[in-house]
Amino acid sequence: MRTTLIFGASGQLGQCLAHVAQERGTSGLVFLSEAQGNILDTEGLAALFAQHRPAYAINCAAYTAVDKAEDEVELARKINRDGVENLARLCGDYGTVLIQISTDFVFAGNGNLPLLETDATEPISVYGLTKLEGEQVIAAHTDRFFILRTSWLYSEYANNFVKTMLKFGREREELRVIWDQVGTPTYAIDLAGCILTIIETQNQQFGLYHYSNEGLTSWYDFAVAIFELGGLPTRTVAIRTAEYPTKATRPMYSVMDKTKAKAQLGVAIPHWQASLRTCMERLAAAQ
Ligand SMILES: NC(=O)C1=CN([C@@H]2O[C@H](COP(=O)(O)OP(=O)(O)OC[C@H]3O[C@@H](n4cnc5c(N)ncnc54)[C@H](OP(=O)(O)O)[C@@H]3O)[C@@H](O)[C@H]2O)C=CC1
Ligand SMILES: Cc1cn([C@H]2C[C@H](O)[C@@H](COP(=O)(O)OP(=O)(O)O[C@H]3O[C@@H](C)C(=O)[C@@H](O)[C@H]3O)O2)c(=O)[nH]c1=O
Repeated sequence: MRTTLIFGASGQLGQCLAHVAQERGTSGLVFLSEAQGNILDTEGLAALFAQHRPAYAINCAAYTAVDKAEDEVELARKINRDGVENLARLCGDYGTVLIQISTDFVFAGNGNLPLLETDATEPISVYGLTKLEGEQVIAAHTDRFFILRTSWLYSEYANNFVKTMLKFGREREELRVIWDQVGTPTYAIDLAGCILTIIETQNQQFGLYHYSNEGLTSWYDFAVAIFELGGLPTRTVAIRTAEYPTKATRPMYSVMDKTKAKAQLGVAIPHWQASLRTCMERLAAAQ
């Protein structure tokens, strides 16, 4: 059996892939932490590909600190663009299918209709720009790739908005949260399931896809839902983006249209409220 290499396996999505693979009994997955598979180490990567001759490489590795990226442009670009190119080159050489994860932050976010894969990109942050550059370097090396753009990832693993809200909610009586940025939260466990389905079904419909949960919300409404499900009495105050200054600018509207993913990847996508409930139940059970 040919293997699947998973880069960035210690991050949030990497841990969700391990969780879902264990649930499904998926075999042949090789989980690589940054120390075991640094996507900037071309010699190390070449050795891994020579050893495993993988059928798939899933790239969960990324520079994801959105605000910090504004000051660390070179490092963000190295990881989010050059690292992806290193993988794509080897995938081309070995006939490996590359599964790359990208973001809603490739869009400017000044529209008000769900974004299609064919819509124009216009990143407004260093993180968004370098992730887009990472998308763009792939096709020169291989046409056997899936790029999955996702948004607002959360889960019981690593750091994310849900866990931050639960922590702040326990510590503070009141929280001020932006209500004029609209998007769709995505349970990283659902995304991990989609990725494993692509592999298990040996899907050959390569290309660019949007994948988030269904529905839309604001960060404020998302926070309110988290506090309600978590049984926290925290008062949530809706504020405008201008009242919460951050180094990086974020899209005001980044809801993505998933019609293509549902038609071609064979996945049913849960609504964000249903998936949030599942995640909150698992977090509560783990306490
Ligand atoms: N989190 C989110 O809300 C969203 C994420 N995405 C995308 O989804 C993907 C997964 O994100 P997520 O799991 O949340 O991110 P995390 O930040 O949790 O995980 C990223 C992992 O990549 C590792 N990494 C960094 N540099 C390298 C390197 N040179 N070689 C190998 N590994 C490296 C990090 O290690 P270390 O911690 O040691 O630096 C970390 O474990 C990313 O592509 C991200 O851009 C898209 C939309 C939303
Ligand atoms: C903690 C906090 C955040 N916010 C706002 C700031 C921001 O607009 C929004 C989310 O903040 P965060 O810093 O948690 O999330 P952020 O890092 O902006 O999340 C993004 O990460 C990258 C990796 C992606 O690819 C995106 O899809 C998106 O998930 O919530 C508040 O309004 N009040 C608060 O107390």
